[in-house]
Amino acid sequence: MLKQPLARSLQALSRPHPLQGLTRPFFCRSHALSPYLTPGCPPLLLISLQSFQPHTRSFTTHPSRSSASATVAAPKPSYSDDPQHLTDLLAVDDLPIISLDGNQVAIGWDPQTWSRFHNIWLRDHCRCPKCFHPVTKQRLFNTFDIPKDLTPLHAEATPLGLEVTWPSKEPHVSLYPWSWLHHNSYDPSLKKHQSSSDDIGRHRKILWGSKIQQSPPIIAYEDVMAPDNRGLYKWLSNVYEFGFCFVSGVPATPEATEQLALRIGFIRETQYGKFWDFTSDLAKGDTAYTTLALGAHTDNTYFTDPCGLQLFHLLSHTEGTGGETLLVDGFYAASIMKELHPEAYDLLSRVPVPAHAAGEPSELYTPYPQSGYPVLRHDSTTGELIQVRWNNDDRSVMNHLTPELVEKWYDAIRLWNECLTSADSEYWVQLRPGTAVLVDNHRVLHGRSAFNGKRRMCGAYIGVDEYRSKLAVLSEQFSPDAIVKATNDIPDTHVNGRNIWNSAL
Ligand SMILES: C[N+](C)(C)CCCC[C@H](N)C(=O)O
Ligand SMILES: O=C(O)CCC(=O)C(=O)O
Repeated sequence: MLKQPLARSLQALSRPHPLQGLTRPFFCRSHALSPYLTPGCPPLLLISLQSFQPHTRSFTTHPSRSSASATVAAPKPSYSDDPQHLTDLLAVDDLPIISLDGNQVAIGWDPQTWSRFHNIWLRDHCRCPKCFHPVTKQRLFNTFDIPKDLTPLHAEATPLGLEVTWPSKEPHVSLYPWSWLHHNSYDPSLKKHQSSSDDIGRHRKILWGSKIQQSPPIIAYEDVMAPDNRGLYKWLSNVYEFGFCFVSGVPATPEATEQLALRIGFIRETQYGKFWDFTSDLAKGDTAYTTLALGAHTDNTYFTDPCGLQLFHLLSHTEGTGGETLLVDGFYAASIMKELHPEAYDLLSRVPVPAHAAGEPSELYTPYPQSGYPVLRHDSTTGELIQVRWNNDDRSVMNHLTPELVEKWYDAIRLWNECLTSADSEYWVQLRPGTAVLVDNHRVLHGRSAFNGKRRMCGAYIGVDEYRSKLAVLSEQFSPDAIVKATNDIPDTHVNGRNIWNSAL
């Protein structure tokens, strides 16, 4: 027979303990609960057990009138009144402990780790088919119907996740998978590495200098073109990690090169056309269409949103020399700047740089706002460097520097240029017909040496979002995120080829 559990009323903490109102049967011997309840824990809510099955915990909670003690009239639970029972409880079915805590639900992942989720946040993120369109993955529920004082009717820790019943004309049941809650925990954040908020590649970025020439990332054309997409995934994963990747064995034709670009997504058309096939004839009003050397730069600094990728394929170079390709890892150069010249790094991260493309009478491109964007752009949530934007040839008048910043800024870009042009940073490679190179235009700067003779280069731009979308879709297929793996067995989770709990949504 169940011994009367001793419930002690405890003074409320200034900040209620996350496990206040612990909603699970427990036999309140302080040492049994000590891992969870620190002295001064708030009065425990009276819990009337509706049904207690070892593998689920289903409760409806009513605020107790008496906080002195809470008698739990319970059907016989299967746990003995053993001080070890909480650990056993977690161990037996490894379910988190949940606690209704005013306007939040607290989840105890283990005695040291817990999260709190606001009721309004949970309700807003319900992904049942009534609240979240299973095919389009769009919110159907009207966020603004959520009362500010919303509290659950019912909370339950089940093997599938946290199940909450919300009060409404028809009580509404929401399920939140444990892995999804853990991944999206914001109080506190439980993300292991804050360095990258960008999960699409699920890879780390590998910074490199000139020594990359010993083993540059490369993949065979037939692998990239293979319909199973494994090679395409490898190609884009390499670009994510290194900022560039060669493709060998490409037929030296614009048609084959265009098909290669289209494996990633639709081509981004610009004033230079869709798929470009160019030479030094000034067919377009840009020095790329000359024989001049081009210093390390990223393209499209005159666009509000520079293209994400550039594909280059040298189709021919006859009766002349030169025209070597230069690649520089802008993230590597920036890491050196940050280490050696932090003030300059800060200026490059703050001072916007205007730019223009004005070589065609019919076009005059400048970014919006026209003051432009800093050379170095960071993720506002993680502080991580996410974009390098630099083309000193396309830079417009610096007419918004304060007088005291002018010389500092020129000192900063001088140091930046020294980093970019150092022997340690520059990777010179002579492209050949048959080997194309795909470059992350938000990270790797490219350029070329001067040349003479007849030189024909073709390629295309791909938008940054098309690149990231394709890599995200391939990552779903070849390296699904932990949440997708953990939630695959939940009914109605996979709809229209996508898991509704995908961490990108
Ligand atoms: C690539 N393609 C030859 C088409 C155009 C090159 C444009 C280069 C321009 N100065 C920029 O930096 O964006
Ligand atoms: O001609 C080349 O090798 C590269 C030209 C260039 O830098 C560009 O098109 O942005």
